[in-house]
Amino acid sequence: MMSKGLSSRKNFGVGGLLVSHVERSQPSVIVIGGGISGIAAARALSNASFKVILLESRNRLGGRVHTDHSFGCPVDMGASWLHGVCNENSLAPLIRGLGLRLYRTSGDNSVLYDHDLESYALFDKDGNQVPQQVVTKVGEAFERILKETEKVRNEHVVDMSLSQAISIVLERYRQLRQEGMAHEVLQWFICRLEAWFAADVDTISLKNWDQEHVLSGGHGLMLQGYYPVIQALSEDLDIRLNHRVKKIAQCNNRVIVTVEDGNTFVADAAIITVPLGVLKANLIEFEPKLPQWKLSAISDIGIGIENKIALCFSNVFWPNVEFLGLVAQKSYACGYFLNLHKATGHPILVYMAAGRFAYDMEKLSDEEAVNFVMLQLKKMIPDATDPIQHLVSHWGTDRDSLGSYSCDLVGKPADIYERFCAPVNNLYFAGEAASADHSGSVHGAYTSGVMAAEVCQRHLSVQHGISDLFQLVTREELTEAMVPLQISRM
Ligand SMILES: Cc1cc2nc3c(=O)[nH]c(=O)nc-3n(C[C@H](O)[C@H](O)[C@H](O)COP(=O)(O)OP(=O)(O)OC[C@H]3O[C@@H](n4cnc5c(N)ncnc54)[C@H](O)[C@@H]3O)c2cc1C
Repeated sequence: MMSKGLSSRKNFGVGGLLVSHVERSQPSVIVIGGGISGIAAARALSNASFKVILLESRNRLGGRVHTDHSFGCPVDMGASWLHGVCNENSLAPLIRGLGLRLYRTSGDNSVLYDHDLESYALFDKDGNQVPQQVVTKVGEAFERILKETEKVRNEHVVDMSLSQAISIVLERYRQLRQEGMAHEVLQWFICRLEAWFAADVDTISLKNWDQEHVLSGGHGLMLQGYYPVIQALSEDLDIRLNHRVKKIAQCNNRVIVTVEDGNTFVADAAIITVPLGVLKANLIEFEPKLPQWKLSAISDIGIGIENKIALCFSNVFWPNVEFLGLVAQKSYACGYFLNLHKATGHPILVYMAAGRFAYDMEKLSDEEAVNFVMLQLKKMIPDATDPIQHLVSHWGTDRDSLGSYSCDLVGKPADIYERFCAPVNNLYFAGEAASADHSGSVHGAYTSGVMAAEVCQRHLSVQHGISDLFQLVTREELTEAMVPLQISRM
């Protein structure tokens, strides 16, 4: 991706001081981070005629939206589902307008969130397929167990982990306990729940785990990948790739941002959209230091890990289901593959690992990880052939993400998201972790970017004495087309 909008660069200045002396009343903003939230913020402010520059550390845009094409077709190594295929989803107008197609993997109220039970073929370690009636029966028991944890929550003032609550329920209702293969299937259900949160069930907060406002319409895979959304939103913005921010200083109502090579950028305000993991690791120095209320929000929001290992084969040797799952004694040892062949026609399986397991997988080399995953696959399908190409993500150790998405840890304070996204003078915060209602999602990150831009615009307009507020015109409004979302299932 090339830097864009060269003509507006003179307004910001590189390698020293900077901003527009010519059009002093035109407010300037530096957006830090070129994921969906940063691009959404930059888009909104640019549409409102603010001077905007976006600094991105990587040599590509999109952040945790990363559509790889090395298999000759789009494969999302980060986000791949639109969670909530409905008009209420903030991304719906954009996706509709771009004509992007979706493949539904679950309807509303799936106990597995983004997958339906019947879309799975589950196997044990000896390659025996679990009968569908066992999957359904354990699925119903799992739903009941989760429902009963609500009672546990109401009985306890102090928060506890979801796994503690499940233990209490199984102690109370012995008939919900599962034995033998059914126990392994239950563990696999827990493994799927852990994937939703990218965290282990013993770290997930009982108080908060199901408090999210899940949008209606089920879950749709983005068949052309998520990147077209990033591409459309970033059109004509002034974007500087390979600009890793090291320091953010506030001085005389100005924000001075220093990047790795020593160059500085100055503007009236900055919108910070780097991942929570990057903020937790103190990879950016703030001057003055961020206040304690902000620092404690950064440290108290959890960050989980989910990784993908995508395998491209020369032929299809697996059953025509949406997911292949391996059951085991413990959720840690369970696993599952998304069958992209069913949705796209390409001979690709994507293995997904979450929580501690994903963390441990990142200690392996890519070859070791692929070998491990192939062992899993061969347990299910003994005559599986080796892949011809592979891709392995490392979201937990990648210094530009340091985690996959945020999660609710046990005992977190109630106002944590409010504090995380609250501005500090001319610094505004956005990103998936700043979304109270839809954290950990692309649409949540997008909305948080637009909202941070709105707050920033309001403050700067007052500071600059602009009485007639510029109208924020978002891309979704520009592309609003009254065509339905294109979703199918085979
Ligand atoms: C494996 C995986 C699967 C997922 N699946 C889904 C899904 O199916 N559906 C869904 O809705 N969501 C999913 N998510 C979550 C979703 O991808 C994120 O919530 C969303 O993309 C985050 O966007 P963001 O803008 O907040 O952060 P990011 O996309 O991480 O953007 C932050 C940007 O900041 C940059 N940056 C970091 N440090 C610096 C620095 N010092 N200076 C300048 N730039 C910096 C980064 O390179 C990055 O581009 C998934 C995530 C992962 C990892």
